[in-house]
Amino acid sequence: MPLKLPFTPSIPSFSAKTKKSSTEWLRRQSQDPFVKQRSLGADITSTKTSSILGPSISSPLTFRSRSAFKLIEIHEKYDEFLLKPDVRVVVDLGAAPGGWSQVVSQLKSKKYKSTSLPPKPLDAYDPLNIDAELGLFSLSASSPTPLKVKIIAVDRLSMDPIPGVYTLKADFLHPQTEDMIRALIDDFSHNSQKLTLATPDTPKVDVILSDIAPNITGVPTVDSEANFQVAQAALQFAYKYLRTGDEIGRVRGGVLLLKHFAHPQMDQFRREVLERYFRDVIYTKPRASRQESKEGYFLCRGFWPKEYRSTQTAVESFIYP
Ligand SMILES: C[S@@+](CC[C@H](N)C(=O)[O-])C[C@H]1O[C@@H](n2cnc3c(N)ncnc32)[C@H](O)[C@@H]1O
Repeated sequence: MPLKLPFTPSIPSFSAKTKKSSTEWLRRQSQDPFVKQRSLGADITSTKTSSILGPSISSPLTFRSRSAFKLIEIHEKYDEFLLKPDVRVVVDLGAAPGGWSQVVSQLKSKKYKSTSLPPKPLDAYDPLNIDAELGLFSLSASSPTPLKVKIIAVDRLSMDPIPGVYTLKADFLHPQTEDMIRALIDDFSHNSQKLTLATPDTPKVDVILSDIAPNITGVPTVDSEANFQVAQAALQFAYKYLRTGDEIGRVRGGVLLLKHFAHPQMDQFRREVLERYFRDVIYTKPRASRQESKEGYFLCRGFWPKEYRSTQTAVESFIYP
């Protein structure tokens, strides 16, 4: 059943460009502890985020983006949700340059012994041959690094390879992108694990991360609508592909981490849509997110659509720590 949103999505315009002071940007970057930290050289599992985020910021890490620290902070603050053993398929939307995918890849590769499938060659994952036909999409898999998780990273921009991550260069809002992502999920989702499934036809995802930020036009109403439209599209995607707990014989439903910006209907969106489909919805703004930015994140845990909930009373008793 398609998800009905109580909003009419508007079409964003991407024509105008923002005028930003590059001098101011450079000054801010040079003083930013997270920017300094991301290129100092080690890996995520050598330290706890608390030390990264503490005043001394002494632990070295290597990430492509400052954004990586936002995900690390949210992950650690909320029960290390990425490390749950039933997290096996992760879709990272708006993934470039790849910081979030790096975080997931590093977390999973260190904590789990390799028994899983390495990425397959590229041609095995292009059943629609869209890349060749349209020139709008491209797909790549990095050198095989055995992970017990499949990570699919989607962005309009190209990304350098990340070990164990499939990168799909495509506009998430393009109608054909969903099929491309679906083809990738299909191969490794819980369906192939022969678990009991309520909806065996749709391949399922355990965690959807959306850090998508549409291009800024500088016109506040246009930007706000574009952001809101992307948040709704990510939720629509989650509604279709995120698994419930019951679908894989577990208590916890899937997780959606959704970036959003201020919008007049955001509260309503949270109340009437997100809180309807998830066991709990938390607003969070990590310290690595600049104070002046209007961005925030909804961590939506325990995917459990309302119509499904009424028949699954056992799950009612489950409370996240
Ligand atoms: C804040 S960046 C993501 C940073 C990323 N999480 C990281 O850690 O490296 C936002 C990304 O959203 C992407 N984006 C914006 N609109 C998009 C769309 N319609 N489809 C795919 N990607 C989009 C941008 O290209 C940009 O790379």
